[in-house]
Amino acid sequence: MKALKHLNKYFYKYRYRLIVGIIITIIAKIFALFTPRLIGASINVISEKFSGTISQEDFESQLITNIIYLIGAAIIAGLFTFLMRQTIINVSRYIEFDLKNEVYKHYQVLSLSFYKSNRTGDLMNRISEDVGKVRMYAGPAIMYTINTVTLFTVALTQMISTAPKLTMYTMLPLPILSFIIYKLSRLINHRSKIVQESLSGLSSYTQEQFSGISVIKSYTIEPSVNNEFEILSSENRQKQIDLAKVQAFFFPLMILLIGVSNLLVIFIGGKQYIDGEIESIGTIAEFIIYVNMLTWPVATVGWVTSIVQQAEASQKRINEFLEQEPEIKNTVDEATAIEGRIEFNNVSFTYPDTNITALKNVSFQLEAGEKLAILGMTGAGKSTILDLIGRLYDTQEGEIKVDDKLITNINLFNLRESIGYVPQDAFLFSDSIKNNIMFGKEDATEEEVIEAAKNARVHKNIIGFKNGYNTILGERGITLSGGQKQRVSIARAIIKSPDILLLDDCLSAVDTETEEKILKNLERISHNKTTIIVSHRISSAKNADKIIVLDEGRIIQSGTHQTLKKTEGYYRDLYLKQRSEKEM
Ligand SMILES: Nc1ncnc2c1ncn2[C@@H]1O[C@H](COP(=O)(O)OP(=O)(O)OP(=O)(O)O)[C@@H](O)[C@H]1O
Repeated sequence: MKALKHLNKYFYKYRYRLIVGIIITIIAKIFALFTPRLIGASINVISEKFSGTISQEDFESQLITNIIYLIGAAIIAGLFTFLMRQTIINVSRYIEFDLKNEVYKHYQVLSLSFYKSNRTGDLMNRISEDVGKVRMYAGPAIMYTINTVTLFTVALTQMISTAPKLTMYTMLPLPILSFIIYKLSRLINHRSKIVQESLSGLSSYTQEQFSGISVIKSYTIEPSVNNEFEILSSENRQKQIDLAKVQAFFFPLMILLIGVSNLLVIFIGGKQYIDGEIESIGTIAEFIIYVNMLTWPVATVGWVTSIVQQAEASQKRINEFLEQEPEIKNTVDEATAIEGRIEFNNVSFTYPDTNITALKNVSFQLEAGEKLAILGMTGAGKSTILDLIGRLYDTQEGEIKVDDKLITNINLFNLRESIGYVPQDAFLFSDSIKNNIMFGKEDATEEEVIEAAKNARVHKNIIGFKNGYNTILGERGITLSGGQKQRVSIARAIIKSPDILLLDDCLSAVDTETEEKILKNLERISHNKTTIIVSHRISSAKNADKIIVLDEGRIIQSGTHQTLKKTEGYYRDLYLKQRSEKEM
């Protein structure tokens, strides 16, 4: 129960609703327990009528009174049972909502390395399945516990006061029932988990196949994909059958044990009535109803125990993530104004999860408003430099300064706000094109969106779509070409009007003519903004104030286009190669 202590703050938050819920549950159960008493009394009236001890008039009036009370008690019990679910179960839904938000909010502050070291499926499971299991503790488990305690206290008091010996015999099978249900619930939960895992394996498989459907079709591997699906699906079928087998035991077992208890009541109660140990025949009817009423609550003891155990395990998994501290933290509360001077001094960086050293002793300076181009082979460390400027990771060696301040001494939010970043893989959300661009500036006007799209040379493409800027992208919308995606992504960064613009090979899918036009526009809009452009093309680098060439994490060349094109090395080779390609 240690992990579940985390929920206490939520129980406190909803304490009034909970208290009302508990009171309502108690009232509902007390009224439900009028039924056996009244039925017992009614049978006694009938028996007295047969033995001739009461008159026809008394018989009728007593029977009618009992029936009216019975209906009244049933209505009140029903109403309060409805209210009981409306309060306690609702509280569990509120707690589920709060916990989900807490986990999601925490995910947002965790650093990129957290996402690298944990699978997306795991993140999703903890926020959906695990939170769902915890909810079962916060709602149904509490409700059924109060239910059982109230029913037992009231019913046992009534039963003992009526027939103590009969009470003892009728209660005998109930702990056995509770224990068996507990064992069965654990087995059901265990098998449900196996089914769940197999289902998520099946859906991950199908999801991936659907995403890669064009590859599957072009390689004509549909038969083997179908085969694989059939194997996974038949494994799942077997697991479902195994689960259904244990589930099938649940109700017959309950019916069997209720039957045994009823038999005991009739047998022992009957014997006691004949021996004169109990006064009336109505007591037997009363006890039969008690037994039936108590069986389910007794069964829930076992069920609730397994719910609590599962919730404890789930909350433990949730806490594991909640206790993770973000590696990148903002340590500066006051706002920092950013101008855009960037300096790297002997920066080395190794990715913690892969131990790959991406940068080795990298040094360069960039004045505010200057343009830097970074070139180099793939995997040379170009993107890593941009990630470090946005503090997606912190350096282990050397220093990075922005405006002559160590990057760690700058307000993290101001730093990121001042950056317009266009990633290598343009990521667009399943939303309208307009909203995807406005992601860079939430309060942007329509004119600003159009202006940004024009500067990114994508406006004409957008107005060519039937719904223009309201065209929905993604799974339920249209798919943009690689170059269109890159340009929407550039528009998103431009609209932000950032002090520092980081462009990570974001023109690779654009033809050279459009590239030139975009670069011209960028030059105009970002003339006073620090710009770093990562590229494999000389055309993107040639107008930069500074150019550096990286190889395996080291700077192997630096200078301007004019100096580097005359110097033996990577830049000149690339220049000559791309020039001759253009001439061809
Ligand atoms: N998130 C990461 N976790 C672990 N290793 C990484 C990560 N990102 C990059 N690397 C590794 O760091 C090295 C540098 O990668 P980086 O993406 O900076 O290269 P790049 O020069 O931008 O390459 P490209 O031109 O192909 O984009 C590579 O060896 C890469 O495998």
